[in-house]
Amino acid sequence: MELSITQPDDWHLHLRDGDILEAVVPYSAHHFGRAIVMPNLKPPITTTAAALAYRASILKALPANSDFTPLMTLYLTDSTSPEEIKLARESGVIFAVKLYPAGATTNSQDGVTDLFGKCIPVLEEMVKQNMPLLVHGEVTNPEVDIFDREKVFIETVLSPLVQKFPKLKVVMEHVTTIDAVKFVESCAEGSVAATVTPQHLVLNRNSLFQGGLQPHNYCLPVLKRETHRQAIVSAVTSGSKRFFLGTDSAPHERQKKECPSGCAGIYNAPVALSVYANVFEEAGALDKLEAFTSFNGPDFYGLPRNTSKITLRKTPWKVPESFSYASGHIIPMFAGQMLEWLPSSV
Ligand SMILES: NC(=O)N[C@@H](CC(=O)O)C(=O)O
Ligand SMILES: [Zn+2]
Ligand SMILES: [Zn+2]
Repeated sequence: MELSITQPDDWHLHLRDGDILEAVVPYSAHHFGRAIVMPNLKPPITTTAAALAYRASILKALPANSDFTPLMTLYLTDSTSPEEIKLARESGVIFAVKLYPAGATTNSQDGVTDLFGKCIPVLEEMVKQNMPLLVHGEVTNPEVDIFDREKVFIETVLSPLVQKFPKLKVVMEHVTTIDAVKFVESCAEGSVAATVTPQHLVLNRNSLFQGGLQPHNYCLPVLKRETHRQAIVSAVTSGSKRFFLGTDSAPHERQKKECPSGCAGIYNAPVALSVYANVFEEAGALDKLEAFTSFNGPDFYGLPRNTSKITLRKTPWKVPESFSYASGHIIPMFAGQMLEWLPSSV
């Protein structure tokens, strides 16, 4: 069986920098037309000038003849100025601003400590500039159980935010709970949307511990119980325009995953399309796959849909055990396992 779909985009991607960037960018560029590139580098991409430089290094790392387009983002801090939002908009290459609650995830130390106390003028400017806010939606209060952090974030931050700024475009990134699905569905279409990762569609929290501790299945927000996974599958396969593809592909060098205090993040770029296709096939919803991978994202961002096509062929293929690069190895999601759908550009 073969499926021809409009070329997908990845609306949530970590490309890193230096030699990891060089190692991973070809895999994203092979499958995706564009990607929203996350700004959580060390140091973070907090200015338009830094985003322009980062964009140039991504373009430099692309394979010859690739027409992959990185869509850049700014990392919001307590001291981001409204002026910076204007500059970002004027640049023509920055498409969103990313909110990391300080301490919530990888390289979020410089993130926001008090959104309503420090960021109101910036949020007002974002409304004026029609600049979307992308959200890592977890509270950081250590007293809140890690499995409840997304739900509590919705109650204490996201819901008040959407009420205060009904015209702000918000993307709740990498949703993991039924609470997030219900929240996004309760908001106006076109104002609040969500990205969904491969891992949160096919894995539940058991896979963190199956046969011993599994660091390569550790990401944030952490995997949840099966009932949450099922709710997310139902949401994306329903055909709702509010949900779209965002891999959250987040490579870390092997030693940084297989160690005490290992990093959060799953490297899934090479397998993402295969996994998504399988989810839609199992739900009997292959006819809805293309809207999720290729239409809902650009429609929400107000960008044109891609015009080229890719083919997904139903044929077994084996995921590499690891990807080697100058400074180490990256272990992908489903390393060494067989997958069913093989994507190829045409
Ligand atoms: N998802 C993750 O577990 N990690 C991401 C950060 C993020 O998206 O929260 C990373 O940059 O490694
Ligand atoms: Zn995140
Ligand atoms: Zn991410």
